[in-house]
Amino acid sequence: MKYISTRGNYEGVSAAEAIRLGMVPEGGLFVPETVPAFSRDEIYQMNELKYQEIAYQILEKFLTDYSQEELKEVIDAAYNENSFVDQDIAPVVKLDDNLYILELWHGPTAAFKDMALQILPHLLVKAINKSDSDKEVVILVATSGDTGKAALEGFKDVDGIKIIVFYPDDGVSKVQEAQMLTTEGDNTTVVSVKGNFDDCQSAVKEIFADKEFNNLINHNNYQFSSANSINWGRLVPQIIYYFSTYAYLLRDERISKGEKINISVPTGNFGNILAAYYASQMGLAVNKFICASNTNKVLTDFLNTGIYDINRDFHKTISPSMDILISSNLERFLFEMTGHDTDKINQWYKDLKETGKFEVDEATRKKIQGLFVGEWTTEEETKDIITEVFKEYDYTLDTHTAVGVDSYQKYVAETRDNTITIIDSTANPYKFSKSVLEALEGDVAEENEFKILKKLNEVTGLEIHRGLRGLEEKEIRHNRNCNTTAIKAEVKDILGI
Ligand SMILES: N[C@@H](CCOP(=O)(O)O)C(=O)O
Repeated sequence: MKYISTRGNYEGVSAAEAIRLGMVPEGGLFVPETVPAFSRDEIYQMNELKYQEIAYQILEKFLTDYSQEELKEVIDAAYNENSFVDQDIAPVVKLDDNLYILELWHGPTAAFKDMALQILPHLLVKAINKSDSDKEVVILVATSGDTGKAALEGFKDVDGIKIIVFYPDDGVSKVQEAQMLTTEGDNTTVVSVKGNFDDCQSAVKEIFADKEFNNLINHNNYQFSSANSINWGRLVPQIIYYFSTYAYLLRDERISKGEKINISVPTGNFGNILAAYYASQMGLAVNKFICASNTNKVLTDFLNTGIYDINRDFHKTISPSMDILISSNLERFLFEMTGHDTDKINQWYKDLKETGKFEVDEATRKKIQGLFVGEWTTEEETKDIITEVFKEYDYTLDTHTAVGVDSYQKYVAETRDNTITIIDSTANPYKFSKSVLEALEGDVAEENEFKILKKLNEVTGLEIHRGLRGLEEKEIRHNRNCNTTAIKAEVKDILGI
């Protein structure tokens, strides 16, 4: 299996090489040349398999240059009882006959990012060993809160790798910030940036594409890679849980063989919903993908009009991990939707760079609209749905999952579609304690985030996630900050070059 560039500007590379490089050095993202598929029987038989066994079946189809032993080793190292509290790894909870919550936050950092970032470091180490490079890998991460901690946790103390995380100052929750700033590990650095997530992500992407800077760091025996979802190694493990969920629904006779499901995903960088789309290309029976946004609804508008336009205000919301206007994985999606038309992709991304917007052709728009719907949720609606679901089902949603549920409800109100739907629950509610508590109890005067966390526990009775317990006693180990224009200089300084 070869990986090619969405912009047609790079030779096909192996999976290991795509993972090691993180992003196409000339600009663009690595995508599989073809998407492998399962037979119907293979999919039905998954209902007898454990998460780890389903993981193997998916990874072996995409990561063809990893041996069977290597894949089994990385899967065992990632998906075990030390890393994931729930032995199902990604358990599914029934809210009502049509609605299921896919809990993706049982990993060490309480967000869905763990599902991929517990395995990516193992895949990357093997990729480095397969290459003839002896350079130390420097992982650059831009985060709006969740990827940062999950990547730090995954990569801390991994030999031959350094990790530098950039997050928007005042653009993540207090708990997310505390999680990142208390990270141990001699190879970890965390930097707060006076700007928003898009500033961080754009600066990191520019660094990847900066030939002169890459030559400089190569000369100093370093090479860059990425732990964001621009790295294919982040996306492929996210396909697994869509199959494990389908297997669960079949096993429990909630659906019949071949029955289609809907998938509602709260998303900002479009990675998690794109993984669901790839699962459908592999044979998973999906009716509709519901793309759920907060007030940064650039994706909703795109799905409704075919126009992607980032010339708009950037809102800081109570679902901060989705505060994103430049959605990285849309590029991969458009590549698939246009039948790999790299000319179109190049034109649209040139337009985006020059004017902040692009418009897809009618055929592409119609194709997208046949599969995807875009819905969005206001701040008030986010809080309302948290209250509603708590009252009706005694289930506590985090602010992002709340957007997923609200978007689903809007979609059902518009269409009366009663297809069984799974909502991706992307984070544990305690990561956003203040907002969740305010949704349930009204304004919270208490300033101390850790007292708020305990109060939320009293109100909901939900066990505090083990990755968040005792956070207030941990030492703050990182205190770097910089302006958006100084990110490159910061990287140089950290690496001492
Ligand atoms: N929501 C993300 C933003 C980065 O997304 P990624 O999937 O590309 O890593 C975050 O929490 O950092």
